[in-house]
Order: sequence, then C-alpha cells, then structure tokens
Amino acid sequence: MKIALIAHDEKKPEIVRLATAYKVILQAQTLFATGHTGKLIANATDLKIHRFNSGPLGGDQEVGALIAQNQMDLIIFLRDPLTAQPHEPDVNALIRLADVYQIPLATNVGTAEVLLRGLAAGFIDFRNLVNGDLTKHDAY
Ligand SMILES: O=C(CO)COP(=O)(O)O
Repeated sequence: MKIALIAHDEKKPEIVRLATAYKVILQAQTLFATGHTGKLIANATDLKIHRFNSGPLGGDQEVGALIAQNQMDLIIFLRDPLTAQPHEPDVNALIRLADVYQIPLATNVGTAEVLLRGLAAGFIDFRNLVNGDLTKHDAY
C-alpha cells in the first residue's frame, strides 16, 4: 500500500509518536510524506520515506497528484484545526481529491489508528469500491 503521512506543525509530535507506535505496520508499506513531516518521522524511526516538498511549498499538491494518478492508497493527515494555514486551499484540495477517489484519509490520530489497524488486518479494500466491484463489501 502507498501511504502518505502529513502533519501540520502543532501535530508533528503526534505523527512521530504514531509512526513510532505503528512502525511495524508502516515499514511494510511504501511511504510518502511532505517535507518536514517526513524528515522528522525518518529521523525518529528510520522508516524509508519518499519526501515531497514541504506542504506550503507544494507538498500537499504533490500528494494530490498521486491520488489523481491512482497511486495513493491511504493518507494520514494530522491537521491543526486551531491554526490558520497559509496554504489552506492546498489542504482543502488534497482532502477533496481523497473524497473524489475514495481514498481513506485520517485527519486525527484516533481515525489514523483505526485505519492502520484495519490495514494490518486486511480490511482496507477500497480499490474494489473505486473500480465499482462491491463483491467483497457485500459480505459485510
Ligand atoms: O503543511 C503541511 C501540510 O499542509 C505539512 O508540510 P510539512 O510536512 O513540510 O511541514
């Protein structure tokens, strides 16, 4: 699975803790991150992460581009809901594209944990939804 990890500045300690706690699951995936987030996680965990530009310099849009190319499977984006972001349009555009393509996206650590545990258990099967094949989901 291709996973993007992104966190606004106030949430960076949280995403580092999350990545550390779920390192075993994450290290089996192909990881991407915006610039500063990726650097902090890589330093703390030794996880191999492809780093894009920093969010305000286009990193969010780079993640969005991968979504549009069907190259992104899951996104953890710990947003700071209490601080205005200069690149708010980019943030909104990324979240919008995730909805357009039905990509699982967590914006807080509670949802992120559910997604990562679901991923480990093999429950993240959204590509069947994207392709209109609901057979697996009919079982639930
Ligand atoms: O601003 C961000 C997401 O909108 C995150 O970017 P950085 O990881 O480079 O700080």
